[in-house]
Amino acid sequence: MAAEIIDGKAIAQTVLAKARAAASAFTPRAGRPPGLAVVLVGEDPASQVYVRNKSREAEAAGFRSEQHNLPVTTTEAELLALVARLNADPGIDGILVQLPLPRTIDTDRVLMAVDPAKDVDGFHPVNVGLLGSGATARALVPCTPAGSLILIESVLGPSLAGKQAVVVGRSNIVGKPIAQLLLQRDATVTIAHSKTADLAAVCRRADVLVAAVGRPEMIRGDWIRPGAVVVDVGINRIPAPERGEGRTRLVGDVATREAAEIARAITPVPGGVGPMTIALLMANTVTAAHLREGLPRPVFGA
Ligand SMILES: NC(=O)C1=CN([C@@H]2O[C@H](COP(=O)(O)OP(=O)(O)OC[C@H]3O[C@@H](n4cnc5c(N)ncnc54)[C@H](OP(=O)(O)O)[C@@H]3O)[C@@H](O)[C@H]2O)C=CC1
Ligand SMILES: Nc1nc(=O)c2c([nH]1)NC[C@@H]1CN(c3ccc(C(=O)N[C@@H](CCC(=O)O)C(=O)O)cc3)C=[N+]21
Ligand SMILES: [Mg+2]
Repeated sequence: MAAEIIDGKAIAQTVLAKARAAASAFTPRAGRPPGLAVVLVGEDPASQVYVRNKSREAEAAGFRSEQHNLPVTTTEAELLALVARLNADPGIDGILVQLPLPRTIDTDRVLMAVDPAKDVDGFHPVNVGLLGSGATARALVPCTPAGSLILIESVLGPSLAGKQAVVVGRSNIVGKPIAQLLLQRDATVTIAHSKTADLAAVCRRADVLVAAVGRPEMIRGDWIRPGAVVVDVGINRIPAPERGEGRTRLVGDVATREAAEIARAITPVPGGVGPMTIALLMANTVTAAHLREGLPRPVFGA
């Protein structure tokens, strides 16, 4: 039995449609559109593509959209000054500082400087704490985890009661917040990482398997429990000589073709979690706009 391929691109479009509708209702009520500022330091080509896509979606959703491209020589003080200016701008609801930052800048200090009410990445300790304590009505939840949960929900529905979930990866931006969201949906959650013993056996217990590692196709077909729902967060660019000299292609952290022989459903790369991340950024910006204006929080899930 071949697995269902979860269409992240299509599901992202439904989230974007809701974000656009919420934005166009918000604008006359608030007398201004939702505003998103994206900050990029340096010239990493992949980051430039992502940031451009984010700005393009923000414009399509009718937001006020600002992109700040700073040179790689930007000092921490200069970046903090920009964040302070965006914090103080009443027309800006969302501030996203694209990661990774140059090594000369203290990432934690910058993320902590963002007003938690404008923290559409959900990386500020206030939002991390709200998520961890289950206060999700008030929290801004990280985009990739929130998008991954919607993809899981599209197959299994909202409740994960009785299910074993395994998250491979424990980063603050992906693995840990996904684990929190799965726990909130009543899954029994295991977080695995580079020091986990017998990772294959741990993965084989998973009814829901989330891979957020950054290692191309590390998770093989025989690591998958029959009938599992597999979410592949990994984005890895690898050489593709079959496409011609110097060409590359994107693969996830899961050997998709093998896993699709065993799983019930699996997200592809590209076209899975990636588009959801961008859609949830728009949703979080509209949410931040509503919360800042004292309006009820809109709903973007399934
Ligand atoms: N689709 C999207 O929208 C997004 C995709 N990504 C992608 O997701 C992937 C993960 O990103 P991110 O969380 O930021 O990455 P990090 O590098 O921050 O974290 C990777 C995690 O994987 C663990 N790990 C590394 N090697 C192994 C191994 N051999 N066995 C088990 N665990 C291992 C690490 O363990 P330890 O903690 O012990 O070092 C760490 O916890 C990347 O491919 C990234 O490009 C990221 C963000 C958004
Ligand atoms: N502050 C911050 N917030 C982030 O959310 C953030 C970040 N920094 N730094 C980098 C990672 C990575 N990330 C992706 C977003 C979209 C796709 C995406 O749209 N991927 C497409 C393919 C794009 C392509 O072809 O390259 C897809 O999977 O179909 C991928 C990865 C957000 N991140
Ligand atoms: Mg994110």
